[in-house]
Amino acid sequence: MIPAEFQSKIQELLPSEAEAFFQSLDTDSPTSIRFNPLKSYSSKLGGEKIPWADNGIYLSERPSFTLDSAFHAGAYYVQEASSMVLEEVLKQAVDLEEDIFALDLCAAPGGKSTHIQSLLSEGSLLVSNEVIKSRANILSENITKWGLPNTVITNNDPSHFDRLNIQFDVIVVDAPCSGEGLFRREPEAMNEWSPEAVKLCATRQQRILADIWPAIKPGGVLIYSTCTYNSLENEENLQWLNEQLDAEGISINLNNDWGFTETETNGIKGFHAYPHKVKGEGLFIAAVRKTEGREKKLRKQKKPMNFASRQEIDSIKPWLMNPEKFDFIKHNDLFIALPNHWKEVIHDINSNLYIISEGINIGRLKGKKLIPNEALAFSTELNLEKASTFELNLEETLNYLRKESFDFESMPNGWNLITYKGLGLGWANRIQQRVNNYYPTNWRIRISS
Ligand SMILES: C[S@@+](CC[C@H](N)C(=O)[O-])C[C@H]1O[C@@H](n2cnc3c(N)ncnc32)[C@H](O)[C@@H]1O
Repeated sequence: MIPAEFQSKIQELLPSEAEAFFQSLDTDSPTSIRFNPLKSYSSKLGGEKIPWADNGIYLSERPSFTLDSAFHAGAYYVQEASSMVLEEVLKQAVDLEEDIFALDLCAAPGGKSTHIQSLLSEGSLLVSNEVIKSRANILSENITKWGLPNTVITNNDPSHFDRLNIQFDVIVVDAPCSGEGLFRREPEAMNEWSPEAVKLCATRQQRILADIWPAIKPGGVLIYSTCTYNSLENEENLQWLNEQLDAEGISINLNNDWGFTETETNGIKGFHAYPHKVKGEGLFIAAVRKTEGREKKLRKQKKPMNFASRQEIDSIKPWLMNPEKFDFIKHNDLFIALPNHWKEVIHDINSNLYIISEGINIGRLKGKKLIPNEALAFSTELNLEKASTFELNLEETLNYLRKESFDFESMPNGWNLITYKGLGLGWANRIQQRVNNYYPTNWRIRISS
């Protein structure tokens, strides 16, 4: 049941379009996915291209993604289409040819983070943060499967980022909100909605913005988005950003044919996606620039990093395509490859924030032999000439992903990368007539075909 107060707000907001808006809530939500441009995969999934996202498509029906091994391999991400407009906003607000330091502050489950990763230059670094610990796990799984190396996943409150000795070029705040834009896809969201909840969300959003503001470089960019329509959580927060924090608008122009509705508040443009005009769910997005403040200077950390020894590096290096781009550190007995260009910055992050994972988890050494970590199976940096690969068909990969028995008759002894259509899914170790399945138990799929 659509809350009456919400209905009257929409009638105020969209007087001549309210009927069309409410009718659109009775239509099916479009299904859309975004391909991973760094994983070559010829998909049977085809469909109409999403005009504002290079790798995004609408699907004509919703298949069972859980029963598609390519989905588990990080070949694509299931994401609603309006959210992908972040791509166009980022392209216009930031020079993506440059190597930049970016933060996705409210990142779980990882839709925007995987998208940002695909848009940033190879030499950039993304910090993907989620404050709620239980949600940080799904974020970590999705980012690991996406497979790009230049990412650090953190689990911190927005206020903690001021501890860093370096500021970000761009911060994306996809804020927790009252979720009006989800009413079609998740009607249960209506039960949580009330005018009081909207006010609480707006207050929380201002606190998040105030807390994270010092972490942006002067001249840096903040992209703010919500999946709600009301002005309290959108335009009024832009006004607050301008009046309280001196944020300035950035000129973003979206193609009129795409159907986004432009608003302007204190010189800051914002864009609404309404479901009767944009083929996607409800969304609001805006970009502002920080003009004031002092730039922090990165200081050398006192505590040294725990680098791997030369011998250890010799055993690990052959597993990566471009080992010269990485430094190798050891965390307990896990070897991790960190993009060397960002070594000092990552060291600063390590010293000040709670890290879930960083760079590429390579694995553990047993003598000179590597026991590969699951993350290496998905990494776009994995050297496939070093790893022995074992290709399985769809049915057998699903058995592997369920951690059930699969046909390993022709698998050689030792560590094998299980692949589906050439995409890495995880490791299995064959020891004579038995095989150990190293797919992480907490990622295991639980439904049968
Ligand atoms: C809209 S969701 C993010 C969706 C994500 N960006 C994506 O594209 O997949 C908002 C996120 O903010 C997190 N969150 C909740 N309270 C927060 C707070 N006080 N500060 C920062 N993040 C918060 C939620 O746990 C949730 O994961």
